[in-house]
Amino acid sequence: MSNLHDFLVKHAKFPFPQPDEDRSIDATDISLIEVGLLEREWKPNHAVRDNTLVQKLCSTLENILGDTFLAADAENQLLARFLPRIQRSARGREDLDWRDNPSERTSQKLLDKGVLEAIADCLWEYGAYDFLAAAENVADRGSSKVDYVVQVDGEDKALVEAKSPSVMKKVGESLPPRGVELTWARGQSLVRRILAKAALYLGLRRMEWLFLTCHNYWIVCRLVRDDDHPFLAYSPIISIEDSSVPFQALLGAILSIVKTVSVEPSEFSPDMELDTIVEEQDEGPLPEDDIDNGTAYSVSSEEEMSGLMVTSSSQNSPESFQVWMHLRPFSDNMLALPQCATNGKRRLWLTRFVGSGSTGNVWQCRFDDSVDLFIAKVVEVLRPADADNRKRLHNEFDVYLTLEKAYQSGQLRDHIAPRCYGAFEGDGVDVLILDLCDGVLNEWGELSDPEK
Ligand SMILES: Nc1ncnc2c1ncn2[C@@H]1O[C@H](COP(=O)(O)OP(=O)(O)OP(=O)(O)O)[C@@H](O)[C@H]1O
Repeated sequence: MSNLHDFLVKHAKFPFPQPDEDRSIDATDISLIEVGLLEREWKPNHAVRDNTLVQKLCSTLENILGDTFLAADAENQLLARFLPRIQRSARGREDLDWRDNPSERTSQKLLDKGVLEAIADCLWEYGAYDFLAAAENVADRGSSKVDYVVQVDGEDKALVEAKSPSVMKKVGESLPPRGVELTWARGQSLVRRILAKAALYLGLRRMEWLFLTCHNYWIVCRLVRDDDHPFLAYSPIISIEDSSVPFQALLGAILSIVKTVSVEPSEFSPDMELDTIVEEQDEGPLPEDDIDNGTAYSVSSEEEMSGLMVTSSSQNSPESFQVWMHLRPFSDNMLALPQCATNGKRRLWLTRFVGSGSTGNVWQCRFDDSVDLFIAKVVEVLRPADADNRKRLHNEFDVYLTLEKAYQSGQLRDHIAPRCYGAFEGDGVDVLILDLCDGVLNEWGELSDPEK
């Protein structure tokens, strides 16, 4: 018999596969549509370094585990999850997966078979808790996927986001020593983008803890909810090499939520001194050019006449808090918006997330001062692969244009597709506006083959 906490401090260690830190660095941008969904108390304005964040989690774990004892057979089972036994099969063959870690994909594999399996066993030994690391989780109404939502007895407790060793190294090196103001814009430097995304993942799911990791290195993020000054706290980067601290921190965060034990607070004061990060050179127009998050903006009157603004923010949130994106019509857009669009300020409210297709995200929407519902198909270009989605949306629009010509010339009399009311583009975003085919598309699967 041994004390579970002492056992973990001594044994919860994993191999340190050789990380390839020189690969190209690539991180998906933040979705401004999703930023619009954040509620005030979950939308931090600052990210602040907390040098003792990891120790706070380790102390919480120690308090929670207390004098829990581990029976000898459980101890033997758990030992197989950690160094040195995890590196070899029962018959002594070396597991080559632990040799090197070149990429994000490998990081995920190592997390799956290493830390996450061990957390599952520890939670079972400690309190017969069921643990699941649900992969590729999409938040309610959102579209970005966090790599893992860790669940205990079916409830979400913390997030884990896998990164490549090269991204972790770069972010670890450039973590601001004190803190920064968080900016909700696209095209930011890697460290700003990663911190904003961590806050976005947590805020959308209304959760406190997110662990960024490539298995070798870890950064802990904590979203501190507050009506006036919500903020994100981040730890310095820590290594798993010959250290059980990352494992203790993750288990501490999970158990703090399971057992509702508060972790010593992270501090932030609105007048504290912050760091400035020099942004990397960005090509093209500044992303802010098309975004309005309450600050003054100017659009030419011609743009105002033909353009559109779009948001996923709630109409109940204060105007200054709403996140609007300015859109202009595609150059070949000859389709007219519905009559109701011209009643108000040419603003489109995305009111309900319908689903994701192979092209983009589909939202139910309505125009200012109107109750009529429409569909907006939205493509945001957040990573290189999204350029293909944008192309698909353009092709889809070409089909609607061809159909419109056929209707107008009398070649086609019946509408054979939802009516399209135009295509618009902004900085990194394209939007198609369509009729809402309520019921019909949703019941597509129930139609017989001839009906389809
Ligand atoms: N005009 C519409 N009215 C109502 N729901 C729609 C409309 N267009 C799309 N949807 C819904 O939005 C979701 C995604 O649709 P979308 O057409 O983008 O993708 P898809 O059906 O997977 O096809 P594709 O491969 O063409 O992208 C589906 O659930 C679909 O029923």
